Amino acid sequence: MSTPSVLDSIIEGVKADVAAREAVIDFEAVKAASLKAPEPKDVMAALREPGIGVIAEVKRASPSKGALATIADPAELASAYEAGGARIISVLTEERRFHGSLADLDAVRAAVNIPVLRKDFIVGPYQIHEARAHGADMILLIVAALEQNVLSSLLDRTESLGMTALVEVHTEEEANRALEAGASVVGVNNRNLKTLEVDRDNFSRIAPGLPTKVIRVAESGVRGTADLLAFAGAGADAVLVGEGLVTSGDPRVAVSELVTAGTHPSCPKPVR
Ligand SMILES: O=P(O)(O)OC[C@@H](O)[C@@H](O)c1c[nH]c2ccccc12
Repeated sequence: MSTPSVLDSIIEGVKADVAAREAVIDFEAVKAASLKAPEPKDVMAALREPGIGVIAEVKRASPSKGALATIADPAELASAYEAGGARIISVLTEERRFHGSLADLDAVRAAVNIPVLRKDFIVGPYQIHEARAHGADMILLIVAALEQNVLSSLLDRTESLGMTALVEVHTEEEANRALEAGASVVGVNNRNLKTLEVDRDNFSRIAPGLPTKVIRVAESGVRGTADLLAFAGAGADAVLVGEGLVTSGDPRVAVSELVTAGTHPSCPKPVR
């Protein structure tokens, strides 16, 4: 057997954590809670606004760098992102490597009016109902972590709850699988989750092959406006930014610089 990748080892921990939560709140209970939650916000409308959207991430730590920033109050950080003009707030809820939690998701949900993305390693329906029960409007589905039939059924479940899935790919083959499953929003991750290496050219290799009706999100490695403009030039509708914002010192200003660049008349427009 080959050595497990970083992704494999994260997934193993996530499965154990899900099983522990499910022993406390069972599937039927989390499902009932998801059906009682306030209606999800319109993610597609947010992503179709003019200009390059900024999805700003509440990210405490990463497997590649360890702790990134001390986030004393995730609600305050998310409010700063919203004030800076973010379209969507992404909240990492994976605990072991990213130091996130559902409590962070709750705090952010209560603090902002824009859509919230639950960013985690979703392996089954339990986490989708859980995300909705905690007020998420969008969830991440990582193609590399899911068999095709599971990917399709998780995407269908997400949409049946009125949420939108950000379907993450790293290769052309994964992009084809995302489309086959019916993804309407595809995130091209510049970071390879198996090795954690970032290659900023990955987006421009894969995004142009996607049908024009698909919303394209460039994920990872956005350091500032120059990177945003480069992804816009390669067809991005939105960028997803974590580290660059949490380490910036002034997250409101950091987001607003990206938003200003992405809405400037000289910024390349998405291809639709
Ligand atoms: O911190 P960065 O380089 O701006 O990256 C943000 C985001 O793309 C990254 O956190 C991410 C992309 N896909 C993921 C999947 C799981 C966990 C995290 C991620």
